[in-house]
Amino acid sequence: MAVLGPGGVGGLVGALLARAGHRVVCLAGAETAGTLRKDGLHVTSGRFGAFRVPVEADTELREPAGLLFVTVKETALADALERVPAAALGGGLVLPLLNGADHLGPLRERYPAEQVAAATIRVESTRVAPGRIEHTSPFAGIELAGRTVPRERLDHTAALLREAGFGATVRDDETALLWDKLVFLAPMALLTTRYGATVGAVREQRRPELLALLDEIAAVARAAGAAAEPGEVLGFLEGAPGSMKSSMQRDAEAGRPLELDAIGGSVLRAAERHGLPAPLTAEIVAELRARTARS
Ligand SMILES: NC(=O)C1=CN([C@@H]2O[C@H](COP(=O)(O)OP(=O)(O)OC[C@H]3O[C@@H](n4cnc5c(N)ncnc54)[C@H](OP(=O)(O)O)[C@@H]3O)[C@@H](O)[C@H]2O)C=CC1
Ligand SMILES: CC(C)(CO)C(=O)C(=O)O
Repeated sequence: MAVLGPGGVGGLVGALLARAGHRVVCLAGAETAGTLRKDGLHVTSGRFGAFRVPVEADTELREPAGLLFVTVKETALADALERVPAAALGGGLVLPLLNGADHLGPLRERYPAEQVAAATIRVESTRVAPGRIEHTSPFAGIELAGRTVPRERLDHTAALLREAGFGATVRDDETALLWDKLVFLAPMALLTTRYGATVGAVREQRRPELLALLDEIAAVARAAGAAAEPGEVLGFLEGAPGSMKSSMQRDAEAGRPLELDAIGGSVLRAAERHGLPAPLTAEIVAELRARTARS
């Protein structure tokens, strides 16, 4: 199997699958690929322990892979996909673990639609240096669905992920799956980034704004097809470790591009499609956009 983008998410997925005995090829830029070939992937995790595992690495997919995890940031997706020509993929299943709701279209234009599933991952995992991954959440759960993909293929993939240590379930509705993640991720990412604060600090110090944003985004998610019951979403946010940071917040701290279009933009486009107001989302997205343009 192949992992396009062996960072926080991809590095953890690749390392656990390699540890479970699978042949894993990580696809990355020349420098990172060189480091991985030499040193393998190093993981520290409260749930999975600290371990190092050898992996293969290359700058391009050169032979068919049964399974391709797409784990780059959305801001790097178009460039990164150049490393996986459709002809090289063969009959492999593409499993994008990106946040956001709008990346399946471009993937299904590039690869056969019956080979592109929808998936989300709930995890906090950070690439602290090339090939060095810190997994800091007590949870590591993957959900899969796929309007266009045969169910048995998804069931087989989920079983393989469970064997490697992830929680993994297959769902029927891919739109609900993507929005069930976005409905808690978007408020968490936007507010932790706006205030440079952990999830716990946002929960305690920005509670009215958190609740207002959650209501706004939950209404959009319901219109898009998710259950998005605000009490349930709040329950997940309340249960997240207080020290947790969002990946968008970590990108802001490091001066990297933000996935604003994938996360906030997905909400705003859906709000417009369904004729719903989303003024607070729009305000925060505009503020963060202006902030990144200045820096
Ligand atoms: N981190 C998290 O806890 C979570 C993240 N997500 C989502 O998962 C996705 C991935 O995020 P995350 O793992 O944090 O991202 P990272 O920035 O940690 O990792 C991205 C990886 O992609 C590589 N990369 C960048 N550009 C290219 C390219 N052109 N070709 C090949 N590889 C490239 C990077 O290489 P290099 O190592 O050389 O920089 C890096 O290894 C995002 O959509 C994010 O929102 C979802 C849930 C949780
Ligand atoms: C909030 C979190 C860590 C949950 O999976 C996430 O998806 C992200 O920060 O991108």
